[in-house]
Amino acid sequence: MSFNTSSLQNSLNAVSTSPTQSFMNSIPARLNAAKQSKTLKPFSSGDYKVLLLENVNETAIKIFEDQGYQVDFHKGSLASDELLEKIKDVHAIGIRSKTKLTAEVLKHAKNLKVIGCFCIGTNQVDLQTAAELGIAVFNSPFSNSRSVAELVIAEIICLARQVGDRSIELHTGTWNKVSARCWEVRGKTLGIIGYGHIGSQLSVLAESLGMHVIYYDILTLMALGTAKQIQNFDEFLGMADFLTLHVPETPETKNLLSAPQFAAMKDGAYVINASRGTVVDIPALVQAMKVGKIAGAAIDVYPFEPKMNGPDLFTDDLNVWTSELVSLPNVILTPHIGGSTEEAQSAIGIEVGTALTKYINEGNSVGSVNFPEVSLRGMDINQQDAVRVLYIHRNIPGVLKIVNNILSNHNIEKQFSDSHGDIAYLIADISNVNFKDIQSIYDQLDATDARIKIRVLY
Ligand SMILES: NC(=O)C1=CN([C@@H]2O[C@H](COP(=O)(O)OP(=O)(O)OC[C@H]3O[C@@H](n4cnc5c(N)ncnc54)[C@H](O)[C@@H]3O)[C@@H](O)[C@H]2O)C=CC1
Ligand SMILES: O=C(O)CCC(=O)C(=O)O
Repeated sequence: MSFNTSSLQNSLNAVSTSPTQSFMNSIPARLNAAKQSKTLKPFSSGDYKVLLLENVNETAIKIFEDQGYQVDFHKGSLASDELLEKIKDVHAIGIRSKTKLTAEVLKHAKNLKVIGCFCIGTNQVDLQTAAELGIAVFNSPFSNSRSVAELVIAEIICLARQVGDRSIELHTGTWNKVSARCWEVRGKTLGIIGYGHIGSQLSVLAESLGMHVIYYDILTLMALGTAKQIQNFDEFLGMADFLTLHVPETPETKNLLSAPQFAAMKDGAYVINASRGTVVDIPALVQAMKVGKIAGAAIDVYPFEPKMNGPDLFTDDLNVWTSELVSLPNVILTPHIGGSTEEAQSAIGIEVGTALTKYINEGNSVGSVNFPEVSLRGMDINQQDAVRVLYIHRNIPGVLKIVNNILSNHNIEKQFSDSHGDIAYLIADISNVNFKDIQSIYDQLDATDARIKIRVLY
């Protein structure tokens, strides 16, 4: 029997190559392949218009400008009529928490393909209507979580020591050195409502200060450190010295803390709300503070917030109870700055700016909060006769058969489809396409009953 030593050697080498080694060996080939991916873009990216409101970070502006998109940047949010006017011909919009993209606004947005919420919360957007109109929405799920958690830690200490009041007094010339009803936070109990990204981060920071942490959440969640989940809300309310809210704005969280909940709390407890303004019933809080039940509060978010920075905006005209709230002792009021740090804003700009660009240029919807998450690997650079078809449609039976029939004269290189409720999204790379075929493909897809939005990338 003859024996081929070189093939044995090869096979031994193959077997003895560790996963790490084989990964390393494949890098040059993969880098080469990546270099050779065709850069996809909409037909003319220079025609792409992006409206950026609410001082979205410059990192995002740079990402969009580098793509050649036209950027219209505004420091504040826009008055309703101006928003309706501006949104009607932009392809992408970037907002933070103030701009309300209601069904009415979205219906004006005839060219809008994608919305970037440069923040965590997406309650300011009608997500369902956006999906029905084929508009994908992206956010930044955790880039500002640490900033919020740090602000809350600062507020816990400032409330316990009445720092806000002492500072206001000294600014106006009053020296008032007191220790009555001022406390250390060590050994006190922090109750966290909503143990998600922010709540759990805060839990770790609070324990490092020697606080006991309990939390309440509608989900059963793993406790970090020695924190403890409490299932019964009333029992939970009665255990905490400090209560802080980190829940999204939903119908269930509206007035989550109101008169009955304040009554269930410990005498002299403190309340912190850096979630959404609808979550705490402020008149009930004012009442609980007036009778001494609640010893202090830090509020960062309000049912109505001014559209831009400036004096004389935080008044009773905005929220009827404003003057009563500002007249109470030991109340720290901040203008929705929980996530407002250089670190958070820069990271959010990059994260959401990149997500929008990938959606515009490649159709990649991974990370969208209202859309099926779909992505396809890049196209071979040599495939000059290939195009990518993006077909957003109603999720009804038989659609893919119709679409593939339309595409069947070409070679379907690869395709991926997924659905999210009533909305489905198909990406297909097809080759063997003459330039003149593109219009015909588009028109045929456009004529399908299930169609919501179509794009073709070259
Ligand atoms: N003040 C500010 O500048 C900022 C405010 N926020 C607000 O904070 C909220 C929370 O942010 P994350 O921690 O990132 O969200 P997350 O989604 O990671 O966590 C939210 C938690 O709340 C829980 N939850 C939902 N409904 C609940 C209910 N009815 N009762 C109890 N728990 C409930 C969820 O199960 C989840 O664990 C955001 O939705 C946003 O509104 C976020 C960032 C900055
Ligand atoms: O920074 C902002 O404008 C909004 C922060 C916020 O509330 C969020 O991320 O949900």
